[in-house]
Amino acid sequence: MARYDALLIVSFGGPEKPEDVMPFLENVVRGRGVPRDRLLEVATHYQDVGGVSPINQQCRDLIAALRPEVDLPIYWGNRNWHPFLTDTLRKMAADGVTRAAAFITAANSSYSSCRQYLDDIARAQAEVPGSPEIVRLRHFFDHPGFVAAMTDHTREAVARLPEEHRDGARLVFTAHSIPVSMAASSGPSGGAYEAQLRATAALVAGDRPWDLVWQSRSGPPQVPWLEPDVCDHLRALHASGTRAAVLVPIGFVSDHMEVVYDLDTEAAAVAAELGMPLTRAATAGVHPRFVSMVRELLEEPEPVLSCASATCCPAPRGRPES
Ligand SMILES: CC1=C(CCC(=O)O)c2cc3nc(cc4[nH]c(cc5[nH]c(cc1n2)c(C)c5CCC(=O)O)c(CCC(=O)O)c4C)C(CCC(=O)O)=C3C
Ligand SMILES: [Fe+2]
Repeated sequence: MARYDALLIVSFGGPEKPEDVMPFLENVVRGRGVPRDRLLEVATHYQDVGGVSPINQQCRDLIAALRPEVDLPIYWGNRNWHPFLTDTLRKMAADGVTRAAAFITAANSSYSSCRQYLDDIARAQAEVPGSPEIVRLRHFFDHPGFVAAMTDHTREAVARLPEEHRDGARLVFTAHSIPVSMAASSGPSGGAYEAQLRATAALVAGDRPWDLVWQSRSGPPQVPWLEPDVCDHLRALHASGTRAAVLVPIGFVSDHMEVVYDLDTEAAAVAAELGMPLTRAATAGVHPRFVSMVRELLEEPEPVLSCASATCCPAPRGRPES
């Protein structure tokens, strides 16, 4: 097992009261020229749920579940909202932590889901004197713990369908859409984002028929992003005779805004309009096998990272480094 003084949970971050929402969104898109009316539109989704994203509480729940499993001090730093990575690294330095393992709450290789985390960790280390060395634990998209958690949650979601629809229901795996160029340049030899998601889906689906589709696309409409969108896909399934579906959000590890809004509100409304029974599998969250997976990653010898190389998952062309 590698030597670590601490475990650092690194996550996206989210607002926790209405007045946090716009400053949070400005942090997320900093410097990328996202039109203000786009931010105001996304802000309404947060305001509709009282300005509180579930994501921070889900990090607290994961940390609480990890405490009995991990015999290291556990710290938590976010990229886009409190507790920010810089504040957490300051506390770690003050506590004398010299080497910490980082568990990033994103499973896959891409600029948005990997490189931006590593860049933000490096930026925080540069800003905080005496920062600890941070070793990122490996990607867990095919780890038996993640697969077991999502397999259980998928089975539970199938069981929530009306009995006559369970056998014929299609498994529809979803992940965050990203620009086609970002997907093409993901991982050490390109295409890793989609390939990893397909690997997870195949492991979870077993011998049931399944599709991988995309959600939550944003950005300028003229920029091609991964398709089809989950809502379009539900319409296509219905038109081709599929009578029921189960959504399995393998691109996230907690039921945050992009899950509860894009799937439980938008996709659910399309299914209702089609008269198509639809259930959604829970994300890994604090499933015991997902929690013990973090401990197992810590116990592995030094992580063999494909993404340690500075060239992996580069920012898409023409986009300022965040
Ligand atoms: C791959 C990926 C993940 C999964 C990996 C991971 O978990 O990191 C993810 C997660 C998340 N994305 C989140 C929120 C947002 N993502 C945005 C924008 C974007 N996401 C992108 C990609 C991803 N995003 C991209 C390519 C953009 C376009 C702008 C840009 O090029 O950077 C915007 C800006 C508004 C908009 O344009 O939609 C918001 C508010 C939240 C928090 C949810 C909550 O608050 O509960 C989470 C967990
Ligand atoms: Fe996002």
